[in-house]
Amino acid sequence: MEALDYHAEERRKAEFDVEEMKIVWAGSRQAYEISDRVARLVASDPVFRKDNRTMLSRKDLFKDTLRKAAHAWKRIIELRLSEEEASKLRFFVDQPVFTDLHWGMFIPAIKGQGNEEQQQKWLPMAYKMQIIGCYAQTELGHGSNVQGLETTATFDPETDEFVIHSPTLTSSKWWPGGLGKVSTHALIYARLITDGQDHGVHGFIVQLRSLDDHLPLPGITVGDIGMKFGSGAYNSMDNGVLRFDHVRILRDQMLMGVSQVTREGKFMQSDVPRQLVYGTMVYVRQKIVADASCALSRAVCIATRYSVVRRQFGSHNGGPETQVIDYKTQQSRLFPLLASAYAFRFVGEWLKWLYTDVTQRLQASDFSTLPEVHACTAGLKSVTTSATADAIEECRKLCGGHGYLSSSGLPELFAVYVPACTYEGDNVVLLLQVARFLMKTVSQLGSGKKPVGTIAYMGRSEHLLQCRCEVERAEDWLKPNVILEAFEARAARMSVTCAKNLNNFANQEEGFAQLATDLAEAAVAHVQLIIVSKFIEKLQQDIPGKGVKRQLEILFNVYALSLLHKHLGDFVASGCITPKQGALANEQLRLLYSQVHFDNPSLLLYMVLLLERLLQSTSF
Ligand SMILES: CCCCCCCC/C=C\C/C=C/C(=O)SCCNC(=O)CCNC(=O)[C@H](O)C(C)(C)COP(=O)(O)OP(=O)(O)OC[C@H]1O[C@@H](n2cnc3c(N)ncnc32)[C@H](O)[C@@H]1OP(=O)(O)O
Ligand SMILES: Cc1cc2nc3c(=O)[nH]c(=O)nc-3n(C[C@H](O)[C@H](O)[C@H](O)COP(=O)(O)OP(=O)(O)OC[C@H]3O[C@@H](n4cnc5c(N)ncnc54)[C@H](O)[C@@H]3O)c2cc1C
Repeated sequence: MEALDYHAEERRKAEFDVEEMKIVWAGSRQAYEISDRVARLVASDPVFRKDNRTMLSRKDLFKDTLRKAAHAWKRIIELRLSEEEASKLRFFVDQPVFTDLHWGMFIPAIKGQGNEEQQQKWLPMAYKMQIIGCYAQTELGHGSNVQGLETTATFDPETDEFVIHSPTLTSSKWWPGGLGKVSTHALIYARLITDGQDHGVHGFIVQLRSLDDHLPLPGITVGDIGMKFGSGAYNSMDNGVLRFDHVRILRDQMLMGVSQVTREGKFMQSDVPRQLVYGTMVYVRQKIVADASCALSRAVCIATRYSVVRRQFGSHNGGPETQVIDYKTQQSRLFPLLASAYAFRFVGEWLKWLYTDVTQRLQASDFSTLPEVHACTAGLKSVTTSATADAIEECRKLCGGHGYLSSSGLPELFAVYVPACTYEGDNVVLLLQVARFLMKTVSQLGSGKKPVGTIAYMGRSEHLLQCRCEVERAEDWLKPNVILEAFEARAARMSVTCAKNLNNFANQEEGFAQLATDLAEAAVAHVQLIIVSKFIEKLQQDIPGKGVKRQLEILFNVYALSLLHKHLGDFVASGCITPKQGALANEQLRLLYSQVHFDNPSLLLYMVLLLERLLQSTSF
């Protein structure tokens, strides 16, 4: 049988409403229709071809990227695409490019941290791409430690200007995407100094290159930082280096939404939290979580299609060999990844809602949910990108030797995706931010302040610290309440244990340093609980379409029980479940895999196949 016949055969077996499942994945019928239309538009346009890009030299790849970016912009204008359609189009073009930073960080930073006047001045030019901006925060010496940045912005009251300067080699801006070759402007982060006093890190808009001849302006040294990991991949992006030699900018080029400097040089802090200077990172982390399910679904789609077509061993009397998807080991490696794609999809939808909610609250000067939103975006960014990066590599192995070929799509996907574990906050650094939030929550438990939202479960910690799981048979693990309580008990116990252990140190800082590994693990437990609970909430919604809900329930159980199996040590050590119950969870997991593949043939497989339009350049 030909590969296509195998796929058709698997599709034929589907027992659920495929059209409705597409809508569940997309989030709404409208989102699906937009996605489908824009995907076809990109796939049918020869300028957007991507099958040759791993073979291009850096220079040719970069030219190809510029050509695509210009063509994308032309199509967006010609077709009068909405913001949502335009962003989908860039997504399907699928090549890291300076516009990601222009639209994804430069503009959001001005919107989030600029005052009304500044927004009116800069945004129209940015929207028309008359200026192109990047986000220049990281320096050679400091990326994670934003407070450690060294670039200075010193106010000169005589001229009403800031003097931007790079005082040391390590203060050179290093990494910003779009900076190396393209950007005309940068949103830079620098230490604000007025009257000899350092007010910490703030954002400033600085013009870098002439709008006439694109040459760097006086005092600016700028360039590309060179080749990055993998062929093709992220090398389409001009990540750059930037140094300032006493560059003067007008006072109103400091973003003044959070703090202001007056004409007299007086520093004024608005009554908004200073952390709003970090707001763009929160916005992008939320976007990165939404993106994780896309990257993961691509990898899973490739590995699943391959596993259906590939046959090894098991021929009887000259008959066909066994499809590798029929091997239990293949299923136990692949299906949890498929389930994770759906889990990340749903938690991403919820995080988008949370982010919209906090934005509305901030506009009404309600800052109460900011710490939770920071913890959720940081934690989910960390957990989903780490899991996705690992999953792409696992999918490569699931495709045997063929997975190592560029034409499988997996090496390039891996090389493009893995820096997501580092940019927008190193994943470990972000987990430690979550841990900080959790320790604060535990320390306030006795104070009468009721934990709400994603930490509401901590309010039931008295129960969670002593509850015992009641599972007696494997099928008991199919009850969402049982799973939820096991995840809550594990998360609560790990956090409370860390909090207790912190008391053994002379001070909190020393304790945090010594217990960092345990704290990061407690943060992972908390974040996995969020993902599990949001999947359950999704299943409580009305989900139309024959068999769709049932399939999602199977995926939920696969997701939760595979995590339980992987982290069994944590679950058992925290005392809520016994090793025997852990073994029953594993037994149930095996049954789920079998159920997926035999009683209910290839249902999960079909769910992957319907995502295939995402794979425009891969060819199993
Ligand atoms: C269509 C859009 C799609 C766009 C996608 C584009 C993707 C393109 C690809 C790549 C682009 C990449 C860009 C970048 O990488 S930009 C650079 C990103 N850099 C980082 O992420 C740096 C990470 N470091 C930090 O965020 C911070 O330094 C820190 C949080 C680790 C520590 O900050 P510090 O000020 O030292 O804080 P403390 O730990 O002392 O905490 C103080 C206090 O503030 C709270 N807090 C920290 N961060 C935030 C925040 N973002 N929001 C709200 N609150 C925050 C923290 O919890 C503490 O609170 P407290 O305990 O109550 O005091
Ligand atoms: C592809 C790519 C694109 C990027 N784009 C941009 C951009 O557009 N604009 C921009 O400003 N920046 C950008 N960056 C920079 C990025 O944000 C930083 O690299 C990132 O924040 C990590 O900082 P770092 O490089 O200083 O890592 P480091 O902090 O040096 O990390 C090194 C190691 O130290 C560990 N570590 C650090 N601090 C701690 C701690 N407190 N506790 C425990 N462990 C710790 C980390 O876990 C890691 O293992 C980009 C980076 C990449 C790779």
